[in-house]
Amino acid sequence: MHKRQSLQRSAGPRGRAARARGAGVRDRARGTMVGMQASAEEILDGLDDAQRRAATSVEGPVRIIACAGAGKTRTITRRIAYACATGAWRPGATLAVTFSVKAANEMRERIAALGVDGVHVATFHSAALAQLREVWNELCEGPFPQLAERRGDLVAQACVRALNREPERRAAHDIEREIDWCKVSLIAPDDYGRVCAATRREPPAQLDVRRFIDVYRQYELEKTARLQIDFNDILLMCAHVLDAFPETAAHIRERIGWLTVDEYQDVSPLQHRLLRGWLGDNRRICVVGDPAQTIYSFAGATSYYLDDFAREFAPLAANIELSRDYRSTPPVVALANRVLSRSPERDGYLRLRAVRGGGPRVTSMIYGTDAEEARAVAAAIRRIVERGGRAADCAVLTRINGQQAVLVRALREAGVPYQVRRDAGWQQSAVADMPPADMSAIDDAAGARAGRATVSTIHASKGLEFKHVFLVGLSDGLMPFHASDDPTTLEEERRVLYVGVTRAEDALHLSYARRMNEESGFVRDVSRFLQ
Ligand SMILES: Nc1ncnc2c1ncn2[C@@H]1O[C@H](COP(=O)(O)OP(=O)(O)OP(=O)(O)O)[C@@H](O)[C@H]1O
Repeated sequence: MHKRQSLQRSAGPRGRAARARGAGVRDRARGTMVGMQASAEEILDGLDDAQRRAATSVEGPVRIIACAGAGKTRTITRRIAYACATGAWRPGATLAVTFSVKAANEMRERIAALGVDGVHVATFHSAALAQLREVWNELCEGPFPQLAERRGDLVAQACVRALNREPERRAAHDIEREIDWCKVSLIAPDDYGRVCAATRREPPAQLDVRRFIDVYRQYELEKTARLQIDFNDILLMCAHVLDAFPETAAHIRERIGWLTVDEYQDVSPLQHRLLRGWLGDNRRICVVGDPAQTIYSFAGATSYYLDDFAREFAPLAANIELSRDYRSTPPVVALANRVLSRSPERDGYLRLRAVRGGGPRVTSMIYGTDAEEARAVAAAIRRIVERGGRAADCAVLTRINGQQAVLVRALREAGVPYQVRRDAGWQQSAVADMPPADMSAIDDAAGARAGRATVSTIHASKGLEFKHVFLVGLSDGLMPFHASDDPTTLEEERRVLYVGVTRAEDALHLSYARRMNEESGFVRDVSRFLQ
């Protein structure tokens, strides 16, 4: 009992789940069944044929590839509830893994709304952390290490030791990111040189390979000396326990009889290794993902495992595609398909089919300066509100955090209440008891209640939907960012645009400004993805 509680606790208090409700957040299981076990048939109510097939394929291994707006969350929550309600699965041995605490809370709430209790829903990190804490005393003498909260200090100290100097702020940040990339990619310091040589990877902060390796090593030593672990160590340590301690591994695996992994297109080699450790010989796994929404490759995520799943886990019990887009109007769907249709990798992406009809055409505007663009967007949202719409149904999406200041100013001047969602980083929102890297990433539900428009990076808007979406800054250099010619980077940028476009339910407004401000001599051109 105690063990189960610790897993549940780690995934965040229920109050957060309750707060996560609200417009702008994905739909939740609707109906009147809260707290009451729904019948198996009721659970499948409102699913289309393909979704139903996915929900009733309760034996593993199952892969579900779903396009944006295809009801992934709806389908996997119903699948879990259906399997538990029919007695095929034991809720207490069911683990569902998501990428953020917010998504975990939402999924838990939706499963509970279908009347099924006791399913563990967690992020990779919170599940692994709870497992480690539980088995720690059996395996180790000392106290459980602390999660490093001031990673900048660790990096600075590592630089002092390895380079005899403190790094500049930007350099420290880049070094930290590279260390994270190495760890999620399972690249130890000794292997880094070979990887750079083979892939032409450049170390960060203008360090040569040797120097970066020294910093990486010193970072690990400094962390250990402080009895601390970082975010990635949680997964590394858990994977190690599963590999090296068979009895402990068997105990952990007892409660992972059925495993579901959401957003599988963004799994890292490290997460994949942990997943294999969780499974052992068990094949009762279901993964869900969309290769077109891989937007964290730069940080070590890869859609390789989603693509390779049919081979890795052959033979599959079911391999299902969900390509009906329930979210967006046909003009939005047409644009999303157009963005992907020009990709050299288009064959690997699903083509969306709009279920809804009608909808206004997608608008495109070019403004003189960023401030003009921001004022026009703020005025448009104000008009929506004056005509009876809700500010909470509006989102302004940017490529980078740095674009948001001018938008926020314009919204304030126009009297439009707003909230800002910044990039907290790919995995920074994955552990409930760890502070997000960026404390300005605010609770979206509070904003939704107050009827505030959302200003968000596209990355931070993943999984959300809004009636009116304003995609700003769509000039080459911002989208794609830096206008890199590297095909892999370009492809990721294309997917970022696709994720932005597909957040829109009803109306989508595209825009960019020709110049940053009146003084700027540089004239921008429209994004190559929209030409
Ligand atoms: N069978 C269905 N009938 C009606 N509406 C549906 C159906 N399936 C999904 N939807 C609606 O479509 C929208 C998208 O669903 P959901 O958020 O689960 O999609 P998703 O696949 O997780 O999206 P994304 O990957 O783009 O974030 C939601 O508003 C949901 O209620």
